[in-house]
Amino acid sequence: MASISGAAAAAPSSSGASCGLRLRRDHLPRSSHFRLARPSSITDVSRSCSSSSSSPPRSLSSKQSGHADVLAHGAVDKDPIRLWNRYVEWLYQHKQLGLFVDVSRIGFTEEFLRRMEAPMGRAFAAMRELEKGAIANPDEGRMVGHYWLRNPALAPNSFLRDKIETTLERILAFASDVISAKIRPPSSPAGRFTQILSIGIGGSSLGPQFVAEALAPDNPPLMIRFIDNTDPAGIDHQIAQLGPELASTLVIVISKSGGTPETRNGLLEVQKAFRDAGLEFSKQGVAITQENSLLDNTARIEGWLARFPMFDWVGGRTSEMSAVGLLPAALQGIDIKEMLVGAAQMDEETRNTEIKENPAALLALCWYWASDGIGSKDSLLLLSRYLQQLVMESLGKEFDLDGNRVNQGLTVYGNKGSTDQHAYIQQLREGVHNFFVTFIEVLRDRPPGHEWELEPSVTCGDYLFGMLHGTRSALYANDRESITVTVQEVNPRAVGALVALYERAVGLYAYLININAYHQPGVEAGKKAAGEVLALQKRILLVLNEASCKDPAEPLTLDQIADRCHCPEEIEMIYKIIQHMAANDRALIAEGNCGSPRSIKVYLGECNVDDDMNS
Ligand SMILES: O=P(O)(O)OC[C@H]1O[C@H](O)[C@H](O)[C@@H](O)[C@@H]1O
Repeated sequence: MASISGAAAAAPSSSGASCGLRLRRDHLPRSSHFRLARPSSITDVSRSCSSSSSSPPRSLSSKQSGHADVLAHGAVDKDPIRLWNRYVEWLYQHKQLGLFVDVSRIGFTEEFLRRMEAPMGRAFAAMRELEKGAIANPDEGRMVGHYWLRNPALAPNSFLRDKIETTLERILAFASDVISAKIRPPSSPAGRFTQILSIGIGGSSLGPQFVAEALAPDNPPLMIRFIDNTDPAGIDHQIAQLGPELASTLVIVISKSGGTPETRNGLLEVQKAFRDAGLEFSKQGVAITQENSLLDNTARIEGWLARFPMFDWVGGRTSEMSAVGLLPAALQGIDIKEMLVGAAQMDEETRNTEIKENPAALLALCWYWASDGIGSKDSLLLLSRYLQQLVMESLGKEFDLDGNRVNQGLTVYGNKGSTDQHAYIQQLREGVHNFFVTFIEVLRDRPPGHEWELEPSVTCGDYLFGMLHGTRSALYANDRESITVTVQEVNPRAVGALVALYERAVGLYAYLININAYHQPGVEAGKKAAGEVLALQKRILLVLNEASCKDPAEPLTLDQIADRCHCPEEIEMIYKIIQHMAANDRALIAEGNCGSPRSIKVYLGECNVDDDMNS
């Protein structure tokens, strides 16, 4: 069992895992916590599933099943028989996918469902328009087309349909040629590509990381590693671990915009490593980016091995079924067609306007109920971080579609297996009640024939199951609500379905709370602020260099630096920049120390007369 704190569901790895999601009940955006486990045996679950699948057709208003009467919002009915009736009444099953959703431990009422029928109807209608090609991302004037990636016939015109289909064909062909060594690096001792180094951040990395952890075989044709940040130590570590295998490494640079600083930095650092190793980067580089982006043009001009397109109507956080997710997965020997099939089957199901037959609608309604529609509540190890971006970057918005300030959001965190049991279940069960949980449950413990009993008739998978359901019961006994999403096993089709389930749930929930789920203005603000820090640093270096070139060199106080940079109001940021530069021997503290900011005097130690310093 894994629990994911801080993000949605853990990536149920092939070895099984567990994770659970929690949403918080305070005024801040809620945290959500994922837990995931496997039951003791398939027999137990299949028995209960077969009985529920024969249940009579359900209706939203059915009372005859005597489902649990929910007490005041927050307290829940604990009568076991009424809970069992509620479980059976509301259990969702997708037979072909072997996927279940249990919402019985969320205390929504008949009155709530009646109240939500109209808003849900409007959400379904808006989602239909979205899939037909409406400008569903009004802030950026864009269509939202990730569903077309797994069913190109849905795309609004033949040009897009053809683009999607030919890109998939190119991905499959390229991956096959790399794995068969028809495409190979120029100077690899192995005579073929054995490694993938993926450089990207956010949606250009989280999906590939989640899928690699969940689905990659133990010995994949190419082993993947990631540079998903601009931290020097992390970049150095990946390059050092590759060592001589750099010559056998396919570098995939992923950036929809083609200009994200962290990704650009990773590329420049890796290209330096290639130069230092006497290797030609272009023979081993692949770009996945929007056509004619800076990255695309760089790859084209430098003659990289291959370029694959990203589309402006696919957001980073919904790009797992585009080349972003499919190319790295295919190169690891993962059946990407099965991923697409799973997603397409889930998409078909989540178009159903009958709430009880639509798992995404069930999730969206539960989120709305649990968070009062205002985000008022908060594995598969890496599924948590993948869903953290999908949920929080989609729903964490300051304004709604009518321009009202709403500060919406669902804070997501999670982990894998029973990790959270030993981390923060204590607070979740007895502390501040500001969340609900989603458990992602994997039924199959190990491949057939690989079971091993720790003790007579008990496996570690049984412990995993016990941890999840024990936690689910213990939390519920203390009025903590939960959802359980169950898959038979972690395979490409199930992973594709999970991705599609949450993409749709986020989309439907966004309509219920009237926000645009497909833009990310807040991230742009952060990127702009980062640019301003770097610009200030350049001004500081100019000022210090000028003072260092005097004879004798003139160490400067922070006030003098701020004054000469003409920004006295930035004195604190100037101090932080000096502190970082001094820690990296790029500025010298002539007097005083950083613990007493007013005491320090700074200089560069040498005069750099290079004109660049004055650029
Ligand atoms: O793919 P890129 O254009 O490099 O963007 C990478 C990431 O950048 C920002 O953080 C966006 O908010 C994310 O949605 C995106 O996935």
